[in-house]
Amino acid sequence: MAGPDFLLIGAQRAGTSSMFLHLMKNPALATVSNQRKETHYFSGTGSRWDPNPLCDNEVEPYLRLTTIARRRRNTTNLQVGDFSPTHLHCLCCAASLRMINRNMKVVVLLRDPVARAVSKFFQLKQPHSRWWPEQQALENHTFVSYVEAELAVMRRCSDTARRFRSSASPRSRLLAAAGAAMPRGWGAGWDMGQWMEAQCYARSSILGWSVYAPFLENYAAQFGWRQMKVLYTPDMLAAPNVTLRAVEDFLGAPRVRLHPMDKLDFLFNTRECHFYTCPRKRGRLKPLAEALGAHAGGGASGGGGLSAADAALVDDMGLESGGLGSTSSSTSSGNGNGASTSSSASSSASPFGQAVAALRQFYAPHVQQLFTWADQGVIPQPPPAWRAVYGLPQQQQPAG
Ligand SMILES: Nc1ncnc2c1ncn2[C@@H]1O[C@H](COP(=O)(O)OS(=O)(=O)O)[C@@H](OP(=O)(O)O)[C@H]1O
Repeated sequence: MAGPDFLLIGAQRAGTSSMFLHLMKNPALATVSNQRKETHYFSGTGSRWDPNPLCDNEVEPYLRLTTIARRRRNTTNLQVGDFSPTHLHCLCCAASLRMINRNMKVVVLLRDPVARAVSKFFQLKQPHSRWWPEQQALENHTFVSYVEAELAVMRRCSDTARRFRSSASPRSRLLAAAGAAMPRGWGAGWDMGQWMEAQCYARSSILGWSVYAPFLENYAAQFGWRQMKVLYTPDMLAAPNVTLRAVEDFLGAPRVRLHPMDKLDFLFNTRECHFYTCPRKRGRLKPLAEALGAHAGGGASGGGGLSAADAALVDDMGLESGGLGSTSSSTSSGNGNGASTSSSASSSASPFGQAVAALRQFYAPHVQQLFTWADQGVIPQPPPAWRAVYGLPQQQQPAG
């Protein structure tokens, strides 16, 4: 009754369904939720209207899920995971999950923040998301108008939160200086202003959930960086087998022997079909901007359609020339399956281009935080292209 051994906590719309299905090929790994990917047990679905309680759900039934998973396979030699991508953004979940099992290992998959936001927006525009009340709030919005409205709300919210920061206190200065060595989180060193700022992002599943840094630090504060494995979506796209091995090794699970024909190159839960039952190969996907269509809200032409330059702004799958897909320097093995390695900080003056530029500016300090942690050695280097795309300084080359 110790609860799961590991978690894949998100980010939502970062490719977690594909990662889940890759991992489920390994007989030494199982899910807590009887073949299904997600429990949303302590987080709820993340919808603002979700009636599920946050973190005060009964604990025992959750523990029982792991026991049942082991019994079903009739073995104790099994690592059981919860694959709810809503856990990353749930502020009280890290502390709750640590109380359940302090040795839990935590896997995180991070995608280009703007591409993730577009993917989530598009998912919520689909007819099958009708039951999600968030869809109603989007009814009269294109991506452009939504960004304009929601970014203003989030900026106001985080500006207010910052007024509650106690960064001037000697204790806070000490903690800030400790940096990566002493990550802080909810109930674990955050002051009220940091809590409030994180709430601003936690309540916004489209734009806010692409602000990864505070959520990541919140988990590191509870579990420590060593118990966490951060991975990047472009790496999984370029070399899914390398990502799978990295997770198996991190979990200490034996490596699964894949069928030689199994290249792990089907993508699940894509823009074409938001289910697990209709996998797609990357080359068969419509570019994200094309899928968005009229929901984008104004390309260079001012109409619904986007120009090629607009489309490339949010393409992280190498489907558009000049798109932003690029693998990270730390784990990319270049398996030659053709993922784009171009990097582009392209821009466009269209309404869509301006919305993307505003988002990039908003996310930039949080993306910078990922590079800072990477430079401190606590997480792997994010994809180098993110530096150019988010206007961050290029990494200094060692002299000589
Ligand atoms: N292997 C691989 N590499 C890179 N990207 C991938 C991969 N598999 C899926 N995808 C894309 O990830 C999006 C779905 O993410 P999730 O499965 O995490 O979504 S969900 O949180 O479960 O709803 C969805 O993004 P969009 O198509 O842009 O919407 C998928 O196409």
